[in-house]
Amino acid sequence: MKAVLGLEDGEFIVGEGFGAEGSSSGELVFSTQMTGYMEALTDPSYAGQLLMFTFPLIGNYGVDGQNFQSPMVHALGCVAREVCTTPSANPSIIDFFEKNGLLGISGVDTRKLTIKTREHGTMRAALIVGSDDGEEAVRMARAVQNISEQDLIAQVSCKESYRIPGKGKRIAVIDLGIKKNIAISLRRRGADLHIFPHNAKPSEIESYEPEAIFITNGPGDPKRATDAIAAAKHFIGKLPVFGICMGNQICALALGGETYKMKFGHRGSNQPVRHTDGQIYITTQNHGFAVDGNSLPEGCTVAYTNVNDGSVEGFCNDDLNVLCVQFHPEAHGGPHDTERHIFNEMYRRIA
Ligand SMILES: NC(=O)CC[C@H](N)C(=O)O
Repeated sequence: MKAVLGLEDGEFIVGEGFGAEGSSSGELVFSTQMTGYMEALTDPSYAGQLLMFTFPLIGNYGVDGQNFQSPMVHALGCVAREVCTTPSANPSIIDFFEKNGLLGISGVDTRKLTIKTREHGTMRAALIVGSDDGEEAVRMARAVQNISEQDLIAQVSCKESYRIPGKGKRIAVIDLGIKKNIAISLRRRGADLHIFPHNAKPSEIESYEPEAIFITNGPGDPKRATDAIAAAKHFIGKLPVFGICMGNQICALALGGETYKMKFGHRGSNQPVRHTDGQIYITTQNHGFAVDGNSLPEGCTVAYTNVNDGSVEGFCNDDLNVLCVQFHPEAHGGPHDTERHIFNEMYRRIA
């Protein structure tokens, strides 16, 4: 089956399609992870994005639902150098994509396209599976809204609140597109979780009598998460407030700080961060926006920085009891190096 990937700059790449016939358009991003392709594809933070893997062979160990970070694939499509036709376990990613109406393209020179993305910055792109009409793909890429103009959070946040009961601390989770392993890491500490939709009112959250607030990862521009920013503003100073990825960005915005769109972001499971104590951790990441460290108000400490580009990877405010990280301590996929101490510290901070 034919497929074509068109870019907003006019280039198009013809490859081989897998999955279903159809088309989608959004931002083309690359991830440097070598494994964990299903964890990434099912991460709701990839909504609105076509996910390109730099690792040249995707699908080696098939598709196992246990790895999913949400019930379905959220990335708009998968862009690969080669997809494995003889995986060590079934179903293959090809069969899974076909059965579930998902879009994929292989045979793409992902190395070249990644270098281009790094040089030009993230581009809008369109994938058409079942056609090699490059001009049409370019037209579609140019027609799609910039990610900062898209409302993606409402698409992936829960519609109704729900409980994951536990005997420990009561944590209200503001769901902007939660990854399953965030809930698992909190539950591992015994937490009693009440998951709220992205637009839950503070009064609704308060009726659960939470002992802490946790703001999750999520897709798109954090500035669009206006209800979550308002909720964070409401709770910071009253209760401990924690965040991961978009949660980190929301807390910064709630405190009066700024976020900005990065040139091409950090995605992968080999991203080095440095803690203020000098320790380096290898982390899983997936973000295209970042917190401007200089914009953070007094009382905030940038606790983690990215070793590659010096960007903010986490901050805390001990007076207000805020602790956030931009990377993913829950991993999945990726290294577990930070799981224990980050989630333990969050849990310890709850009175
Ligand atoms: N994983 C996330 O929460 C990502 C946050 C935001 N969508 C970004 O790209 O920066």
